[in-house]
Amino acid sequence: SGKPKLTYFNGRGRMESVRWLLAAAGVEFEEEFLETSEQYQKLIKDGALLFDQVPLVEIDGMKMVQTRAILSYIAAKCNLYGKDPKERAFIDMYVEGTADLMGMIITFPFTPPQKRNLALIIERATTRYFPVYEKVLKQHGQDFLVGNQFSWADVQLLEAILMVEEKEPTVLSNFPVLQAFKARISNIPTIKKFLQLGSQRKPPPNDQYVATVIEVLKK
Ligand SMILES: N[C@@H](CCC(=O)N[C@@H](CS(=O)(=O)O)C(=O)NCC(=O)O)C(=O)O
Repeated sequence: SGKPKLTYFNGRGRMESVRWLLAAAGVEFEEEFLETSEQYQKLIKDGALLFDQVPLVEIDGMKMVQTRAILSYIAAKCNLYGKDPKERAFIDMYVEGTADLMGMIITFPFTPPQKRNLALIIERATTRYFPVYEKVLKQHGQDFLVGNQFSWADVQLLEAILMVEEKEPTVLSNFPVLQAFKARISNIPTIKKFLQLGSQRKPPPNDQYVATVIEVLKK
């Protein structure tokens, strides 16, 4: 079909940022959901998983693994990676920041309940990460984080904002510039469509999702 094919669990995990970026770029994609360990073992046997891991994205004749590599390839291909190495460097810095913040949330449901520290996630979001993006947008005085064009960094910042708001709805109360950024980027037609019900955006993880991941990956 020519469309990229995403193979992962039927949930967010590491693949959700790939769904966001493809959707923002207006690229339609197909999905195969891993529900059984047999599916996963077959992928390994067929040599589809370089490191025996998913996400797997089949795109342009490649079987890509490693989330960052996948995202970088899509960003470059869809002109969402700035206009030169310096802009790309800033996009990488901002993307790694939002990835670190989202990583805390992605691992949360897999952390034993007594070890979960939601307060730390909110503290990091409001004292380490969001102040940076608020300042960058304010100083840059543009609609977007890098250059004056929409990029991967903007997509992932919106994804991160929405994920943190799911945990703490008031998290942007001291970040007026980020509030305006959220409204503006959410209204970009391709993103607006992805945010509507019925899109391929996945819901927050639940117990069933965690159980499925553990079941599929069991050796
Ligand atoms: N660095 C890799 C890590 C991928 C990874 O750890 N994937 C897990 C699944 S999940 O954590 O994304 O849910 C996996 O396949 N684990 C199986 C294994 O590592 O044997 C990436 O970013 O893609």
